[in-house]
Amino acid sequence: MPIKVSGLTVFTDHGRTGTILNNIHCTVQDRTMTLVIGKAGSGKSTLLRSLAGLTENIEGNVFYDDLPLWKQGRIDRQLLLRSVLAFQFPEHQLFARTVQGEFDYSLRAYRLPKPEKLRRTAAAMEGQRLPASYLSLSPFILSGGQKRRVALATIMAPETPWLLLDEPSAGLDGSSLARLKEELAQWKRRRGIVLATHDLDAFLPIADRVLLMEHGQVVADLTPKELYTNPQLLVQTGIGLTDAMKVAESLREAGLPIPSGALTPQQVAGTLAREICGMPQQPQVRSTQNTPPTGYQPAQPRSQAADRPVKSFIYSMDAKLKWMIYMLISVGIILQQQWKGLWVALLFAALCLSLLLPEDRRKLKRMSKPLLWFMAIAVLTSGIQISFGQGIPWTDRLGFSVESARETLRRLFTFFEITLIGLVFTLSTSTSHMKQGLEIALRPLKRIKAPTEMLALAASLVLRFIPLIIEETERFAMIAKARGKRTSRRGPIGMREIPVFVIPLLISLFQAVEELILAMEMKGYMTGSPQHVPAVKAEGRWDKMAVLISTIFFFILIGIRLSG
Ligand SMILES: Nc1ncnc2c1ncn2[C@@H]1O[C@H](COP(=O)(O)OP(=O)(O)OP(=O)(O)O)[C@@H](O)[C@H]1O
Repeated sequence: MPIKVSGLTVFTDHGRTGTILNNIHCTVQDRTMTLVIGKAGSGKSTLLRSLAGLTENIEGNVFYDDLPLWKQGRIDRQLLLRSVLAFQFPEHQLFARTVQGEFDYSLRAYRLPKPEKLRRTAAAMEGQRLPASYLSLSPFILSGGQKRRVALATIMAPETPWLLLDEPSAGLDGSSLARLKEELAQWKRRRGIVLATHDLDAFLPIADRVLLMEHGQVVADLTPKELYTNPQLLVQTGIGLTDAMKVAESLREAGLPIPSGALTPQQVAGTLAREICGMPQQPQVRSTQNTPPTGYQPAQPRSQAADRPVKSFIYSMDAKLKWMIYMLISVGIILQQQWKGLWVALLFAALCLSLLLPEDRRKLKRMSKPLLWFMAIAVLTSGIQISFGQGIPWTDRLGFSVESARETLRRLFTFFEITLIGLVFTLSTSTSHMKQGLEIALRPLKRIKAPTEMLALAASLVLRFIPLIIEETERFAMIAKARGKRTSRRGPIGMREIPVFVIPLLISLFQAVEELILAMEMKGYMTGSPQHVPAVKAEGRWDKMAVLISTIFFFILIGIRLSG
């Protein structure tokens, strides 16, 4: 039975300000391989994630065998078990202590009897030519290729009716790709496959249908043969021709009658051999260049928030200027003793926030949440008063001082505003620019022989790693949710997912740190080699405007402090 996608729209956020997928209607048949193709950013992965029930903020529905995946905002868990999604680089999904643990985790949601679990594990291991002895090994000691095979085996072990694969050929060598294709060809005799890919040369020849995506919409739903006879579709949607098509086009241009249905380099070669051997006169060149495309409706560009919007000047502003403005405003904020000044500073923070790209604003919102929770708890506990004197009735022992709570709130709010503005600057500045900026700002400390370069590096790394930690945490939570078939409704991170992915998350972060340190060593950081640090300059019109506005805010803050 097919999967039907009906009017599916995926919004970028809860406020529904932009869309990632736009009113998608399509059907994929079981026992077939359907390719999802489109240039980078066209929405392929989001479509796969929606089929696997992993997207939030959606409109429309996905039907498995005519049954809706979402019912009144909740996911039908039984339907979730009908598909399994392999993210790009599936080896990054591994997180158990042993390979056996990986299988246990992937199969747990299916509640199978133990003998059946063992059978499926053994079959999947065999399918990937993996010896049974690997089951007791840690997946982290395996080579990259072995990890990939273990990951694919754990994905296939549940033997779900649907296999959803995101870029499965990325990073595979020739023989591994050939094996994967063989396996998929076998798989589709019994089950359905939806596969998002850029590797058309590999998968078009074995696919049954193709969904062509552009700007979050399915703009054509056709067979591979139809696509081969209308290669301009690939050009129009920015994907580009496959290697076989390029060869065929060149041969046609050279005057050879290559028919448009030759799908693979081998078929082009076969046709060529035949035509050359028996080619008596002038070939009939059939150009495909101007053929009207079948069923292709160019997509309207997505609504603004989903497209990469134009970056504001804050992203290109001199980092040293940013640090100076930051210090100026921070001093102004720290000096405040009344709410009046803090409101003015909040206005400045809001101005800075408005300059961020929507995706960075979302990141900042996520980063601020724990801080706000901490503030709320700290304010509440600071207001609690307990009396221990004798003879006081127990009902009067506990009180709440609004005054102390308000004072704590004011102090923490000062800290919150400084952090908020700092995060705006962090999110809009690259690590190397941030480090350079800090070095200039800390220059006066050099006179007292303070290690300003190391200080600058440490500060910028800490700030840079906050977004990285958040992104990695969300990525692992999504993987844990997909593999464990969790249906927690709010946000990508559920409490039950946390213990599962903590270790791989830490490993991944350590790897990121190691790579960063290596890259920095190669660039001469930390080896003591002198770095050229340019002077602070407010170059553009907007840079000067920013300095002016910040200075005005600073003097307003000072004025408020003095008048208070
Ligand atoms: N949570 C989100 N908020 C805002 N925009 C998003 C979000 N998730 C994805 N996008 C944007 O939606 C678009 C589609 O993303 P998606 O990952 O589905 O594309 P894709 O076709 O799979 O790309 P690629 O081929 O590069 O993997 C991209 O422009 C991406 O930046």
